[in-house]
Amino acid sequence: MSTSEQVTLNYRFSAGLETYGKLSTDELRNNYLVEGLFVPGVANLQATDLDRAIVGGIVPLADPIVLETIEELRSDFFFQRREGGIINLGGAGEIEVDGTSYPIEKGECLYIGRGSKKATFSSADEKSPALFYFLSYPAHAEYPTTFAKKEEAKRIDLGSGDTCNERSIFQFIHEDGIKSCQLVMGYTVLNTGSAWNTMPCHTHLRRSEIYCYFDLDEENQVLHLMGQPQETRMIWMKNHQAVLSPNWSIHSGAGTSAYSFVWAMGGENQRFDDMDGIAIADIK
Ligand SMILES: O=C[C@H](O)[C@@H](O)CC(=O)C(=O)O
Ligand SMILES: [Zn+2]
Repeated sequence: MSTSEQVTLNYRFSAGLETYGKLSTDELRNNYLVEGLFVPGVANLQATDLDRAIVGGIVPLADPIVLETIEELRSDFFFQRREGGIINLGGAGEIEVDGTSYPIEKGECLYIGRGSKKATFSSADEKSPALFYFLSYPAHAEYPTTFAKKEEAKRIDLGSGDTCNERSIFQFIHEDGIKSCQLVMGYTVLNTGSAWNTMPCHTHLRRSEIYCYFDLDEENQVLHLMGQPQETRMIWMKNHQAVLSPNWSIHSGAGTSAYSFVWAMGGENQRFDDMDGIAIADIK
């Protein structure tokens, strides 16, 4: 764990294929669930061994938060060898990258390219602060820092009411959208009356993935499924919690009400449809 005044970084290492199925509920949660992501006044970063992702919550109050680099990264500045994606899940805010300001409201996205020297995060109103959900992966090339509104995302409507999985996917950082090295990022909104995300489910050996559920009230939870398709485990998840999905794991869930979730991936390719689908009848 490393701390500057405003930025904390915690390293976490997830159990692998041989172990996950033998873990207790608490052990499973400690390995894959990210709780307490959004901490008022700080950039709370969690580094994982899954494709070297850094997942974080950045919640500026009265003072802006500068995303300084962290000792463990051994870099001169945070984005020296990394790229990042941000989706705001809270009140209106602003991100300044090397002198350019990007106002960013709930549901909007900013990509920050490798080589960006200074990123500063602020909230318009500290009483309803921005909740910047942040994902970063190593990057080998520079792509321009780019902002996108929800209307600019590629929308894919999936599922049906009959199978309780009617939902809309909004793709922001992807092959046909905002360009990046390996980060692919967007969010999915469940229609009222539907519960299941990513069902039929899939794995993708070429990428690991992280989900962060949002727009879920205090009384409800999402029953998130992980594991190999024939050896699944469950994690009950609350609003604003994230969950790590290794490349061998499914990632799917059913909510006790409608909800949304940010999905983000890193790995060796970016083709969204490059998934190994699993027939519902084969899941155990
Ligand atoms: O690899 C792709 C990801 O798992 C998600 O984009 C799937 C998803 O949002 C959904 O089906 O609802
Ligand atoms: Zn996936």
